[in-house]
Amino acid sequence: MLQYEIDYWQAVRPPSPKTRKRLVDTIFEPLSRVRKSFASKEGAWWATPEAGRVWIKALENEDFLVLDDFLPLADARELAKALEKRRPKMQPGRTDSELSAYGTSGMVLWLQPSEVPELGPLVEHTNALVSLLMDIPEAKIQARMQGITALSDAQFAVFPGSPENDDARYIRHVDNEDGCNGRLLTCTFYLNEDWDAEHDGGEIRLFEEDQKQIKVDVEPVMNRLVAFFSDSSVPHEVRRSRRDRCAITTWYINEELHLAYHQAEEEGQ
Ligand SMILES: O=C(O)CCC(=O)C(=O)O
Ligand SMILES: [Fe+2]
Repeated sequence: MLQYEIDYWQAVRPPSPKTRKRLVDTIFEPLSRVRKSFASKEGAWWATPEAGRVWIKALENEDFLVLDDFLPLADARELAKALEKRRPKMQPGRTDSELSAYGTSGMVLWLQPSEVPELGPLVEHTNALVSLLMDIPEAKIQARMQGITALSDAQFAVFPGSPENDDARYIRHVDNEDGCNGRLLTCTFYLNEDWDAEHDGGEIRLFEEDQKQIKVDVEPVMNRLVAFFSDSSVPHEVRRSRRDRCAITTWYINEELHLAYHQAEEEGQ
């Protein structure tokens, strides 16, 4: 672990001001404008054509998107409450790539949406988002979404943290490192009320493909969805947090590849 730490601090470069400006100008500010202008209307602001024009470009050009106020707030709060009740059932995170073999210290619980009715709105909304994506003509996105046939179970993860102990984190990794596990699009939804970005930490840090250049840090605030391609274009990590950090992640997958991968894993290959 120490070697990882040394390599990390030697190699990792802070986000460039140019990239930061590009992301603010082309994604964060336009989306915030559309979201605020929609404020008191019914339905999902991000499903409007004005919003779609921005986040589709974000995914196409930057490989990720961030959508705030993703669900009706009451649904997000119900989900947070339902998950809180399941915390006693959580297990230490199972790791799934070489890099992360010693790198996650979160608690995890896998859930089938059919077992947790409060997951319904999240699944419906991410399905709606992915349907919109699959319908758009951008060839670059189509090619990368093409293999999606199913949605994975939902991974509820808590990284336990306190002002005295911020050890919990998930070191830099790629969700589908060698393209074999069938994961195509990662959707992580955050459930943390009153997150204090400066004090609480816990950002998801997205890197450029080289795994060294930081692209952006995104705070895990309540009712925010972060989606990105699961392949090597988006290495990422969960930074140390000084408060319990709750998130639910689902992956849009190619089911055939996903099943074959897990079968091979069970057979110890
Ligand atoms: O919780 C997050 O922000 C991301 C979690 C993650 O990277 C993973 O579970 O693979
Ligand atoms: Fe990940």
